[in-house]
Amino acid sequence: MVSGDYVMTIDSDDEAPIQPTKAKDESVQLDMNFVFDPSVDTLTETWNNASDLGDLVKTGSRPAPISVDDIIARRKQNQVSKKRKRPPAEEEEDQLSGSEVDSGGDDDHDSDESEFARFVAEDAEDPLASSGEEGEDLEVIQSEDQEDQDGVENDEGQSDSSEESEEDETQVEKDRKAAFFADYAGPSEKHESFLHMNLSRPILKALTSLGFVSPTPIQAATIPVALLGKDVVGNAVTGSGKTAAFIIPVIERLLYRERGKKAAATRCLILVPTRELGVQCYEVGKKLSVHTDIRFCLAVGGLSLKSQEAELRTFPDIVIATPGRLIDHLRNSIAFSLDTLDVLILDEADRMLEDGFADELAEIIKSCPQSRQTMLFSATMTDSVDELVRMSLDKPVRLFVDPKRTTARGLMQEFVRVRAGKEADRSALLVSLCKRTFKQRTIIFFRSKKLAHQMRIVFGLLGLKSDELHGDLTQEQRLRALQTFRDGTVDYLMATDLASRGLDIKGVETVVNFDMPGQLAQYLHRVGRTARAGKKGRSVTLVGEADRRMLKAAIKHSAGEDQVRHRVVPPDAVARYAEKLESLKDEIAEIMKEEKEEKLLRQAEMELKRGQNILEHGKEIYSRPARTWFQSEKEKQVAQAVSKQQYESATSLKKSERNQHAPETNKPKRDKFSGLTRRAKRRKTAMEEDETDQHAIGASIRSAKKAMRPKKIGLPEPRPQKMKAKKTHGQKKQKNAGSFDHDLGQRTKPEGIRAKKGDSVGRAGKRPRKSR
Ligand SMILES: Nc1ncnc2c1ncn2[C@@H]1O[C@H](COP(=O)(O)OP(=O)(O)OP(=O)(O)O)[C@@H](O)[C@H]1O
Repeated sequence: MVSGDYVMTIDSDDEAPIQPTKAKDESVQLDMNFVFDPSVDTLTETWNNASDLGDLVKTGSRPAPISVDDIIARRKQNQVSKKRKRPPAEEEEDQLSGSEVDSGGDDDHDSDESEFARFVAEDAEDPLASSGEEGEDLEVIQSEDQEDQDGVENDEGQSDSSEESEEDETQVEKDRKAAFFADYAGPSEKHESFLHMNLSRPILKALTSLGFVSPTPIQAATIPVALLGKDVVGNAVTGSGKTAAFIIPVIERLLYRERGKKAAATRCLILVPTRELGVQCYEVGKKLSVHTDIRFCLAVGGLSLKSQEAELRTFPDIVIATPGRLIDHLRNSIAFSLDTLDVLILDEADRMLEDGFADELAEIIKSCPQSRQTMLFSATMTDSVDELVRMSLDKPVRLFVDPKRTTARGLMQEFVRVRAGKEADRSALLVSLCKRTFKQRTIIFFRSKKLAHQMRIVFGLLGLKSDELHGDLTQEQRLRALQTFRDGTVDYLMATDLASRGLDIKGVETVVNFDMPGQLAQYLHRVGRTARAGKKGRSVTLVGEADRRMLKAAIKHSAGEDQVRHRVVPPDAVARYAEKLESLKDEIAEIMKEEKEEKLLRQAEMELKRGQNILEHGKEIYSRPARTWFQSEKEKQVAQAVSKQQYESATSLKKSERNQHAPETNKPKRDKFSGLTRRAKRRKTAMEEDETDQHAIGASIRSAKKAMRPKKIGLPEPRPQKMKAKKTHGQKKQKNAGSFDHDLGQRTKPEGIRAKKGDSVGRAGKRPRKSR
């Protein structure tokens, strides 16, 4: 179903408001019985209480953050006091907007639908080629459409949101996958209410207070299988409730764990790619387990190491972590290990691989007991995830909900064409869109942190309330930005792909892509920040000549034929804003300069403080054991660059297309490890490490941890007469058995009243892994 043929053109003056979703809107088929209460925002409270996280936030290790708004306000104040005759930015802009509204709709430039259709349909392989064979190209697209429709019969759950369509998968590949995945037909009954899912009362109570009445399709599919202890690979569109899909069964199973001080152990690890996602997952978990005694620990980067270490020493039941921080704890927190783990969850696994965490993931998986249950979730699955699945899961059940659909049903995708030679107008286009049409609850994605920051300054000068979210900020700033956007203090969030995954912010009306991302998966995650949980939302993407192939792919993956629009911004409005931006250039440069100077000053102050500290407390500081690192900063960068390169070459467009308007270079720098295989690189890194004293430190930490290892619950009583006999497969299984096995046999004190306990909650059929 490509293409421009059904792409309706709308003028940017047309507000085309998105209708609020009716409770039983038939077009929204996320869940037939889905009752969504918009007044319940599961996370608002969290973010409103973000100060609760305050004591977890690292302080003092970085200079105090600088606020661009303060600089802008200060400058405005100075300008006023100098009595310069400049009208306030906001007023001036309002005048501009006013004149535009009058002139809106008179666009004669690109208003022709068929022109955009041709733009979409032109040769995707060489988007810049001026083809005179449009008719032919259109035909090719139509035949792809046909294939698409024919492909619906393939409901084996085979889905790949990478750019290569699933239809290209060979029969051999399908057979290979079929052999790898468990032959599981799915639950015999269809669950339309949580009440019929065999869940304990404390969970049902929590679900009710969250306003969750019916499970979403991915929840209905996952919960029964996860309760059986089976490994799961779950895939469903963004905003479809994957977090609760894996947290609910874990909580249910943990209700039957052994209690008591001696039995305290960390039994579940949830790995997430970003800190913000960790915070969010932590809050969802806490809310769902509010009526239980299950304890969570959030171990993500950017938050205080010390308080995390202290918490980990108490063996929380569930640890939610980012890979880097977890490895840090595994290496340096003496009491912490993964030896007692029963469930490992990998959320947004493809993003972790893309970010260069493959080595960390391998290390973490190696540290987990083989008998664990593993669940892997993502809205997009790539080949590298397949590799991870093979490495870490044991005959997993593939739960792919609605595999042919990759965007939410309530999402309206709009595209704004940036014509050849008009790339310089992108900023003016964005400002026009925001000034004229998208005035609130809008996330704007940029390829680079620098661009996001610059645009925040521009918006500040134009009187548009915005904040920014990217990796150049402190964790405190990142959390605050999310909070100000959530509570509506600001209307725009300037973000990089850091925010593209998993973030669940209620009421996001619009997602704007300042530039088209290089990979379809990235695009799908970005636009998935709106139209969540059955609601409606809109995405607006600026597409240049080089983005045509991605544009086609995005259209192809849309939820429905009438869900794509071509938006036209009147050129005179763009021209006026371009002029305005040009006049602000010097001021923007001055603000950035001021900001840089302030940063340097604060850094110098920090250094001074650090020096004083060392002078005063040097003896104590140097007597502390040195922390060891899994990878040095440099090695981390190499790994990230290599992963990114591999990810992009596996999933993406031609390099020339990708780099079209990427201001920063993504090019990995050549270094001593370039060209080596990952295994060779790891070996070399390890050898280098061995040359240092760290080896001895590592060994002593490991032996200390071993000595302190809590007795693994679930071990059967020793039976001496059988111990002498030769080890059988069955015995090995018992040795490797997890905590829950024991509990399942001895559910003497179940928590809450269970309607039907039966044998569905357990680890039936779970075998120890031979190799991963
Ligand atoms: N059964 C349910 N009933 C009503 N709302 C639900 C239900 N399950 C989840 N939600 C809501 O749906 C929203 C999206 O959930 P969640 O963030 O888990 O989606 P996701 O599939 O993980 O999205 P992404 O792929 O973007 O990470 C949340 O606001 C959550 O509160």
